[in-house]
Amino acid sequence: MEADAIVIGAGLAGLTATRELKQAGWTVRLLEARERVGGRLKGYALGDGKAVDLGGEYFGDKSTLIAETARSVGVERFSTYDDGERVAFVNGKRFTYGGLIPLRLGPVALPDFGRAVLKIERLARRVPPDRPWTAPDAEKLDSQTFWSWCRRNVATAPARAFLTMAVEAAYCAGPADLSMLHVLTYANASGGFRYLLEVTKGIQRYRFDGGAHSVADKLAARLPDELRTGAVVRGIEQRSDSVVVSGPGFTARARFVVVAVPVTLAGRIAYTPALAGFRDQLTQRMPAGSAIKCLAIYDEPFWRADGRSGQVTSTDGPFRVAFDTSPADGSPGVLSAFVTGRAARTLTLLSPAERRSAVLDGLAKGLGPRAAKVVDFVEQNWLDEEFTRGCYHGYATPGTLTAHGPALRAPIGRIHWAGTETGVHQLGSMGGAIDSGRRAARELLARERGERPAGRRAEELTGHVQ
Ligand SMILES: Cc1cc2nc3c(=O)[nH]c(=O)nc-3n(C[C@H](O)[C@H](O)[C@H](O)COP(=O)(O)OP(=O)(O)OC[C@H]3O[C@@H](n4cnc5c(N)ncnc54)[C@H](O)[C@@H]3O)c2cc1C
Repeated sequence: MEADAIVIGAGLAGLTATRELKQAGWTVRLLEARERVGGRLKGYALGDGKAVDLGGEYFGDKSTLIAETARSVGVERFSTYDDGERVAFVNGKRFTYGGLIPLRLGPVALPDFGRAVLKIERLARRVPPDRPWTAPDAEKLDSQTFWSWCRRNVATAPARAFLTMAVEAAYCAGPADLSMLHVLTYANASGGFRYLLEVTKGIQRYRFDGGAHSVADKLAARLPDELRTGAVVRGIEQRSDSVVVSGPGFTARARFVVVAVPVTLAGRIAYTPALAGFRDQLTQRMPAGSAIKCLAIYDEPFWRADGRSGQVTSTDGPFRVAFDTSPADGSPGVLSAFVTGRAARTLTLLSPAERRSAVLDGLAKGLGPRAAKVVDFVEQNWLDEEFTRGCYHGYATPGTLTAHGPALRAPIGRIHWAGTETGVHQLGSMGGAIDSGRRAARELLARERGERPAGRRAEELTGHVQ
């Protein structure tokens, strides 16, 4: 046998699983399709040793796993810049404000928004992130989209627009795409719905000095014998005593395999024997969100001197939200515009020049004409990435969690599943990836001790024994 385990995908999930198994004395091969590690974490070098993130970036006080992992490899954090006024465009009207929502939204819309957030918060608390299908009213919640829920529960147009904008920015999907049960699961796993939307008081409180991708780079640097990049896995064959993993130019054999790639991409690998339909159907129902992250780079963060935080939100503009993502010392000035959900689907059809002009125009409307005068503009279209195919995470469409949720983590024969979508703590985020990698490693180590894997196996759930 070549190795005890093969791990597919060197994002945070696969890197974590590999690290844990190696520490337990296992021999591991970590196969990564790209020529870099980090997956949905990717950096952009600004010069002078500084870098910013084109992928995952923020974390909060409740994000204990990513904080702990970063500490273990010596990556420091700093506070997100969040001083000064914010700008919002709601159904074409411009507001400046502090806090979560513009107070001038109106005397009826404001309490309407507040009530809706409270309602979602209460519902989310009742959804266990590890088994959302067991939540009270799970089927009812899973048969609604976020949009249909809003139509029943949010009375005013501005409150509805602001709420769906916030969800589109946080989940990268249109409100009509998302199962309400998924919205609640993700919110509860993240630390709460309001927490998910907040900056300083929420999940966007901190960033990593040198970028979040440097956590992945440093984890990988400790796995030189395990990691192989440029290894695109196309097939997984289960045999009675082993599993054979193959791709162009390589074949590897081990006792077990951990598939640590996004759910949709896991469904594109060819399995022999074919995967139980129950699991394959899950991979057809958890599409990746849609996001293009754009960096507008300036000599300095000029908006700070104007008393602005740099945050611009828009219910109908080219991006849903933009933040000040300058390095810790504020030089150079960087704004990150998140083109997400329906906006991403529209803007992906434009040429890069048209996209740049649309995004800069949106920033200039929010922060003044200086915002259009960039020294550099960089975009990362995650929809186009062959080994990601969208982000921030794979979301559940209506009916998926109640019908196929148990297949998310259930091992199939010698195949175990990781990846942020299978995490529990902060699923969908960096923390979820780490949580899933640790859990997958624990499952393998438990099998070694002769224990049954935690949770039920897919073949038991389906009666389909492989
Ligand atoms: C724009 C953006 C913003 C985000 N913002 C945040 C944020 O602020 N905070 C936060 O916590 N999270 C954020 N996220 C989400 C976070 O980045 C992800 O949840 C996390 O990085 C996922 O890690 P993973 O290991 O599960 O998957 P991935 O990072 O996707 O890793 C999977 C790996 O598998 C590889 N792979 C795929 N197919 C194959 C194959 N066939 N063979 C071999 N290898 C393969 C890929 O190349 C990749 O390296 C964001 C993501 C994006 C893209």
